[in-house]
Order: sequence, then C-alpha cells, then structure tokens
Amino acid sequence: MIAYIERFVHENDVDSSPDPDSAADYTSEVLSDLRVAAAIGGAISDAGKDFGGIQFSKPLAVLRPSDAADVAKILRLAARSPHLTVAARGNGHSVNGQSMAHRGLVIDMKSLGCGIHVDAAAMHADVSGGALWDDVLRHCVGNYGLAPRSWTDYLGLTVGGTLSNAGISGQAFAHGPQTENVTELEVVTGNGDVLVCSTRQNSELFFGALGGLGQFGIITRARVLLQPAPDMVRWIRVVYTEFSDFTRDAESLVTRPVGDTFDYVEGFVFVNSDDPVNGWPSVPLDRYGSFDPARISCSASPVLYCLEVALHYKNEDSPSTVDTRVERLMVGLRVKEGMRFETELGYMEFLLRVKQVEEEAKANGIWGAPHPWLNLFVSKNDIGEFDRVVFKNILKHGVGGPMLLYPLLRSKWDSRKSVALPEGEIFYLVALLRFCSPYQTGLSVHQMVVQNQEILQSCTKNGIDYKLYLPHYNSVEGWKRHFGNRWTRFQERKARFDPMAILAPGQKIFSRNWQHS
Ligand SMILES: Cc1cc2nc3c(=O)[nH]c(=O)nc-3n(C[C@H](O)[C@H](O)[C@H](O)COP(=O)(O)OP(=O)(O)OC[C@H]3O[C@@H](n4cnc5c(N)ncnc54)[C@H](O)[C@@H]3O)c2cc1C
Repeated sequence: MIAYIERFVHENDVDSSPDPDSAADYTSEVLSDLRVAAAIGGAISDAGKDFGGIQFSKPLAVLRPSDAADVAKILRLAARSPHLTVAARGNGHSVNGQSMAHRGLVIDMKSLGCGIHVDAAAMHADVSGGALWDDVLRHCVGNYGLAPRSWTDYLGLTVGGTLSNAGISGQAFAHGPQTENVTELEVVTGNGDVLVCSTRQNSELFFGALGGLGQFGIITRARVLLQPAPDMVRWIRVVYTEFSDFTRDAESLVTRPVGDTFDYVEGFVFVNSDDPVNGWPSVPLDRYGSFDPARISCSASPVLYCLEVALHYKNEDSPSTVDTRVERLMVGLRVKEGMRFETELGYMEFLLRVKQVEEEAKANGIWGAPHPWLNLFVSKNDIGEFDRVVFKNILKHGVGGPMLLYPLLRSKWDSRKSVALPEGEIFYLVALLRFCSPYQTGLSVHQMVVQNQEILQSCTKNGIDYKLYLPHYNSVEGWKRHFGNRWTRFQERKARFDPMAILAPGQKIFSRNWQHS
C-alpha cells in the first residue's frame, strides 16, 4: 500500500510554464486511483530542491510507496497521462536537480524502508533501493561483522541513488565502483513492470540501470556483495610538491595486485597557503598534528598534492605487524621528511568520517548553502595538462572545500553498464566540492558556476579527454557528446524500458514525447 501522499497546492503559483494536460487535474485522478487519502497542503518544498541548492522545481505531489508493487502502480498510472513524469528521490543529494520532477510526481524512496537482509553464508545483502549506505554499514558490520566492498566517501546517500551514478571512493581502484559490486537488482521499469535482473536474467536492464541515471527503471532492491569487515584502519597522508611525483606514486599503488597495496587510495589538491579550508591546515589527520610550511620550498607551485591511503587490520594484529605491513607498502613512494601524517581509528569511524564534517558544516550554516560542485573523470594522458591549466591557474586559490584527485582503473568498470568514461586504462576522478560560507568573502554562487563553465571550456580548448561524473546537460546535443558511441545503446534501452520517458525528468535527457520529436 502507498503509505502516504503529500500534495503540492499551487498557491500564488506564478510559474508560467505550460501545463498542457492539466497535470494537476490528472494527478487528482492518479491519486484517487491509488485509493489513498491525499494530504493536501503539506510542505513538500524539500522535493523541489536538492543538496546543490541551485535548481528548484515544483512537483505536483510527493508519494511515499511502501513496496515495489506500489511503485509499479504509480508508474502505470502516470503512463496513462501524456505528460506526467515521475522522479525517484533517494536522499536528494544531487547538485543539479537530477532527482526533481517539475510538475510531476516525486517518489520518496526512503519510504520503502531500509529492508536489509544479510545472507552471511553467501556473503551478500539484499538491500532496499531507498536504504542509506550508513544504515547498510551499521547493520552489516554491527550484526554480522561483514561490510560492502566499495563505498562512497559520504554515506548519507541511498543505495538506488549511488547505483544510478557509479558510487566511488578509495576502494574503487581495487573493487570497482559500487555498480560493480551488486549481483542482482529488482527494478520497476517505466512500463510499470517489476523485474529481477542480473548478468544472466534481464541482463540488458541490469547493465542499463547501473549508472543509468534513473532512466530505465527505479531500483527497489539491490544485492550487494560483502566481505569480512576489519576492526581498525591505519589512515595516512603524504604531501607532494611535484605533481609528477604524486601521480607516479598514486598510479603505482592502484596498479599493484590487490593484497599487495593499501585497501584505500585517494588524493587531493590543496592550496600552498595557511588558508584554513583550502590550505596547509586541511592536511593533518588529527587536531594535534600540524603542517610545517618551512619544509615546502619557496619555489613550490601555488597548489600542493596529498596522497591519502588506508590499511585495514584486525584487533588481534599486533602494532608491530601493522607497522611492518605499512612500511612494506610505503617502500618506493617519494615521501619527504615531515610530510607524512597518520592516525588510527575504527573501521566504522573511518567510513563515517564525513559525517563529522556534515555536523560541523550544519552548525556553521554551510551544509544548507548552495554547492555548485563539479565532478569529472579525466584521462591519465591529459591529467598533467589539467593540473597546469586548472589547478595551478584557475583554481590556485582553491574552491572553498576539498579538491579530490585520484586514479581509477577502467578495467574495473564493465563497459556494458551505462557510465561514460574517458579513454585509457587509468583515469582520474576530479571532484571540486565547493562550499559557500555565508560569512566568507570569495566567489559568489554565480561566479562559481561560471568558473565551472570556464574549467570545462578550458578542457575542450586544450583537447583534454574528460567525461562529467554525476553529469548534467541542458541539451540533447550535450548528452550525445557525453555518451559518444554509447548514445545509440542508451536510446535503445530507453525505448525498451521507459518508452514514454516518464522516469527521472530532472536529468533532462529525454522529454515525454521524445520518440515523436
Ligand atoms: C556530501 C556528498 C558526498 C558525496 N560523496 C560521493 C562520493 O564519495 N562518491 C560518489 O560516487 N558520489 C558522491 N556523491 C554524489 C552522490 O553519489 C550522488 O549525488 C547520488 O545520486 C546521491 O544519492 P541520493 O540518494 O541523494 O540520490 P538522489 O539525488 O535522490 O537521486 C539521484 C538520481 O538517481 C535517481 N534515483 C534515486 N534513487 C533511485 C532509485 N532507487 N532507482 C533509480 N533511480 C534513482 C534520481 O531520480 C536522480 O536522477 C556525494 C554527494 C554529496 C552531496
């Protein structure tokens, strides 16, 4: 049964966009067909905004289904209208309106509940598409001593939301993104069919939905692979002044055989200054650590680089065993004296590390402020040029937040899935995680958006091979360029699984009458 519906009342609605099929009237019909009482006038403004805080929309209603059958019912009813669209909203942590449905229906995926069922013998968990990853972590580790293999840095995201993109963090070099660590999905297609899919069953839907930007169906369940959870983590940062040293060491670590390298490899770029957010103070791992700028040569560039690695271990491992393993893995890395920082913490604490940042940012009022983030995958061949043009020039003063930079391996990404990647085996994630402090002087939100465009234009001008991660374009031409020779396959999957283009309108890829235009 649908658990609850909130419906938007267009009071003082000055929106002049066309409403060709009297969508509001039609929604009333849909709601009455669902045979549930609509809570009219409830606040649904949350569904009209997202973490990015740049795009806003006015949905007609927010629906809170309790299972896949309810979701199917909503989609079948929406299909009876020529214009109604439906967006699955995970935790709304998109930054460009991707989980919105302007004048459409928004499904609150969290209403499906966590629904986490672990099969310890088979080493997997069946998890609701609306479950948050931090709930998955707590349940699996707390009750079974098991954990998913691949994560995101921040876990306040839903399983369906990250699987619709990729889901990457410092484990992805070894295990692939989260999309490579699920073996089965239950998906409600745009046709309103509830299908179980895997590499062997309904495989086209399985490959399409993973990284599919919500275009082919709504993921209501995912089977997530598990591994034994460690107890503790040794977390290390190493600072480099030379970009080539940083990339050489990072690439060396991610290309070593699994078991012969760290369990987690990431990195970031920071500003060579005392700026508390972008500069030296952002490096030490604990409050007692300090960064000694005297160790940085006067001729160093305006930005510096930090490799970040972590090693898992068990409580029963002696400190000397852990030290020996760490030092063996550090051999060959170009670590300068005084430029290594480290700490030890519990595995759960490590995976939940961004939660603390969230709490502090909420207290400072910057969590709720706009986030004009830009995420890119840049080919290894062009990352040196990217560093020269973007980090050392356009971003030499930072972005008011982390600038992540770390290598990933294309061979860990199944090309049958929907994610678009640049050429070559090694490519880099570049994540410009901009935060706007209400109290800080610096670029305005608009200027940050313009700077993002400037970065992309510079990439194009300099022939840099890149793809947007968490992509957004406002034109079909942009999407065609993004998918390149995979665009035809993407369209064919759309025609098969969501031919009326009901799903995920906030991605702005297809419109409801796309097959006739
Ligand atoms: C603070 C923060 C940290 C982040 N860290 C990382 C990171 O480390 N690694 C990383 O890879 N990403 C990261 N992201 C990006 C994040 O993975 C994506 O934005 C993701 O889509 C957010 O999940 P969500 O549940 O909020 O999805 P939403 O924003 O609600 O939805 C995203 C898209 O997926 C669709 N969708 C949602 N649920 C489903 C479903 N069940 N089935 C089908 N489609 C669905 C929506 O319609 C929408 O199009 C981060 C984002 C934030 C805000």
